[in-house]
Amino acid sequence: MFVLRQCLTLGTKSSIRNFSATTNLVNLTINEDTGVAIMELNKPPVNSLNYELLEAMHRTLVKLENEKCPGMILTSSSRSTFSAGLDLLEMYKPTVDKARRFWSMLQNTWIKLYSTPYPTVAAINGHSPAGGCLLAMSCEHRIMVPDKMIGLNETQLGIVAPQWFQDCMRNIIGERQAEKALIAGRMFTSEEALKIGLVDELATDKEDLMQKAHDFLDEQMGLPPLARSVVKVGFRKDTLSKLINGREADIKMFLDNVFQPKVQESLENYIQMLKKK
Ligand SMILES: CCCCCCCC/C=C\CC(=O)SCCNC(=O)CCNC(=O)[C@H](O)C(C)(C)COP(=O)(O)OP(=O)(O)OC[C@H]1O[C@@H](n2cnc3c(N)ncnc32)[C@H](O)[C@@H]1OP(=O)(O)O
Repeated sequence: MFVLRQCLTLGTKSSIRNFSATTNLVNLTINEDTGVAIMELNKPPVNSLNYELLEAMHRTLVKLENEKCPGMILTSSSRSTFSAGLDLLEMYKPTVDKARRFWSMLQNTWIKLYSTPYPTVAAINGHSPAGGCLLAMSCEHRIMVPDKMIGLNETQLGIVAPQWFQDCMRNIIGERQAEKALIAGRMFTSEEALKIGLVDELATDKEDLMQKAHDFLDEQMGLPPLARSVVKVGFRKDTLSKLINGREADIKMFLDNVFQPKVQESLENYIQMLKKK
């Protein structure tokens, strides 16, 4: 049985304790007995990753690390979507300062999530395109409900998935599959994603999803934590160092690209298309 020890409101400003689920960008539930954390993204309707949501995630990850969290499940409060990826409105006609601040927070959040010493599992209860797929790929284990879509679809939008997004995919599904998927900007059904190893397990429904996520963590939490985390970070260090040592260059790459008229045109058309849907 899960006991709600704390439910934090991690919104745009300071962290306020609040038990209302309606205004939280991230709902954090910690099991009193096991210490397992459930981090539920809660930015309706589709958890698009804007600055505020990324900042709330980052703060939650720092808190979990400081409190020596033994394991974390990343999931979503949306019925249709795990995360719709980066918030297109953050990239459409931003100021340079806003774009820089946004990208830098994305980097911060990813570095924290990808390098946690504790085990992480993505309970993917909905669609997971682009930045949503990155979040899932940054966890150690992925479990997905059926009949949803996941992948790095950037090419289809006329933008390029940054190198670290690409590296994450390559690390999971291998060079050949990643090259094909990234060139095409391919989205996979849950079933296809299982076949190529982009997800590790399928679940029948949300309950089964959460049960399987807990089973994974139980297994991991039975291992000696220090050895476990050293091996994990060892496997991830090249991908991490590439971004950590090249953060400024990565921001410059983003700024150079996002302000290209062709990129802005693609974003505008895509936003319009989504609104008309
Ligand atoms: C060389 C480097 C160049 C650097 C360039 C930048 C690199 C960028 C890297 C990563 C890119 C991204 O992550 S871009 C985001 C990509 N995301 C998508 O393509 C997903 C788009 N959304 C969907 O396909 C669907 O919304 C969904 C399948 C996720 C859910 O479908 P559903 O039917 O449930 O919901 P709606 O489509 O009706 O959407 C509801 C509502 O949300 C708005 N929406 C959806 N996605 C986004 C988003 N990513 N950002 C902002 N807003 C989004 C959608 O417009 C609807 O709005 P309204 O209710 O106002 O109509």
